[in-house]
Amino acid sequence: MEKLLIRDLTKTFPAGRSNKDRITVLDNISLTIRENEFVSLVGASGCGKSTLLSIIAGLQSHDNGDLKVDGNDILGPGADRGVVFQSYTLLPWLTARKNVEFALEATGHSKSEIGDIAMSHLKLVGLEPFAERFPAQLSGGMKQRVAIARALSYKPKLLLMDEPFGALDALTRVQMQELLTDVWEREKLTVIFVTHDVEEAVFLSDRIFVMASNPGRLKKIYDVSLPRPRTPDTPRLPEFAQLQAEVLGSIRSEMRDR
Ligand SMILES: Nc1ncnc2c1ncn2[C@@H]1O[C@H](COP(=O)(O)OP(=O)(O)OP(=O)(O)O)[C@@H](O)[C@H]1O
Repeated sequence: MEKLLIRDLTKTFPAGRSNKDRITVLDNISLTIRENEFVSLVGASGCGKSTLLSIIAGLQSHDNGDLKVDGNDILGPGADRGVVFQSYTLLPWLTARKNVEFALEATGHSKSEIGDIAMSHLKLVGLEPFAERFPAQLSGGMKQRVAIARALSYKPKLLLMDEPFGALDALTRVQMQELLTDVWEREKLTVIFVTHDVEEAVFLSDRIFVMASNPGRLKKIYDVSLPRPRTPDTPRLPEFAQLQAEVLGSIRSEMRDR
């Protein structure tokens, strides 16, 4: 079943002072993402990955085209979509638990239900023992786990992630990738994941969408047929290196053509 449908999406931004001069940053994008699929968006810097993600999140408007989640038009942000950014976006004056609870306040649950939901999601990301710590007392990986717990706590079925592990060291990053695939499988999520790291995209994804720039558009879609569950041995498979090289080649050829 399809989770997200995008048809002929176009987005422009003002190019100068006048609102008449506009630059097209996303040009005629059409794509379908299936339920429970893990899709990565890759492409050269400035090709429009973040803009596309934030339009799907309902945080930015678009000029033309249709976007539907579960058959419903995207008209703004909604609880059907969870968002995790590279910067941790936690409220520094609230503990990990309170950060998750705060996001649940508008959901209509009782106070004790909110407490239970927050703790169960902190547990899901392995942070139960750190629930009463403030963001400043947590490592980067822990902060990002709180952000993931918060995004998952209102049970979105579509998780939108913009370079979520970009600020983490290599080892923490690998641990977070494993945590994410685990949560994705358990919670039957659909994930759209923006990354600059092609190895990360190959490790995590069912499909990789390569975007081209000026204007931003879909260039090529790669199927990742590597076996699941992915393990620390997966990157050693010859197909892994081959696909990684192909995707990198596709991004680089576009950069050369610019
Ligand atoms: N608010 C804005 N006003 C004008 N132009 C913008 C605005 N936001 C983004 N752009 C332009 O839109 C294009 C796409 O930006 P976007 O951040 O989506 O790219 P990206 O692929 O996510 O880049 P990166 O990989 O560097 O994060 C860029 O040329 C950028 O300069």
